[in-house]
Amino acid sequence: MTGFCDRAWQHTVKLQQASLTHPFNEELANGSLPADRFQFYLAQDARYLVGFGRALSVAAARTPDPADLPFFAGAAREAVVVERELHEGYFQRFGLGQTELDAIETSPTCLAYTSYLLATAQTDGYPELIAALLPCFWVYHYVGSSILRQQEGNGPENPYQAWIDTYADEDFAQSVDTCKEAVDRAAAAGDEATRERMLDRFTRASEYEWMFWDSAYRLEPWPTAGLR
Ligand SMILES: Cc1ncc(CN)c(N)n1
Repeated sequence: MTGFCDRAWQHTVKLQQASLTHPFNEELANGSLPADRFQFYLAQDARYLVGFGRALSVAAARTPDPADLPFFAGAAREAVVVERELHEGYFQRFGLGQTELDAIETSPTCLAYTSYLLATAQTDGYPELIAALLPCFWVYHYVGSSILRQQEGNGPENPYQAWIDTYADEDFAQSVDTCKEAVDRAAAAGDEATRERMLDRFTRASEYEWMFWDSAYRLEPWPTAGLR
């Protein structure tokens, strides 16, 4: 029988494909992505990861199955420590200090996605919350591992190789599988209305993943910036 996760991926397959073929990821894959767009992405992502880590901590606190607690608590740590280390490497490479980072305003899309996860953590049930968190793992591994496969050994020249390798990594794949198992169990334990809400949260978060890359590619400003 098809599990919830397979159904959710099928439901969003056009979106997932669009993330992979977005110019941000195509240019990241061949190394031609302009540095200012990647720097903008990193500045946004550093802020996103704090919210993501907080939402994961809520999932750890609320899971009905204590066996899942170490996964969500560990993933929160990974987001704010390990992924942060990846960012630090790039900040040094680009000579980006705190002053330069502070000068990049949090984008509308970054604020919307982060707020969405935090609102889901506070106001939704546990099944809906982990369904919203799953694309943050799965979409990144899908993009990272697809790019690595396409590279056919041409990788190390690419300035974005560390990013690609992080998300294509086997440890990251393991996190995707653990999160999918937790989501499938929560879906199986819930009723049809719960599964519909889970599908909605999974889809919305997948949309935000696409929008996050798109907003970095456009160096997304606040349309109201000139009115301040
Ligand atoms: C926007 C976003 N989504 C997911 C990931 C992977 N944790 C990330 N670093 N940034």
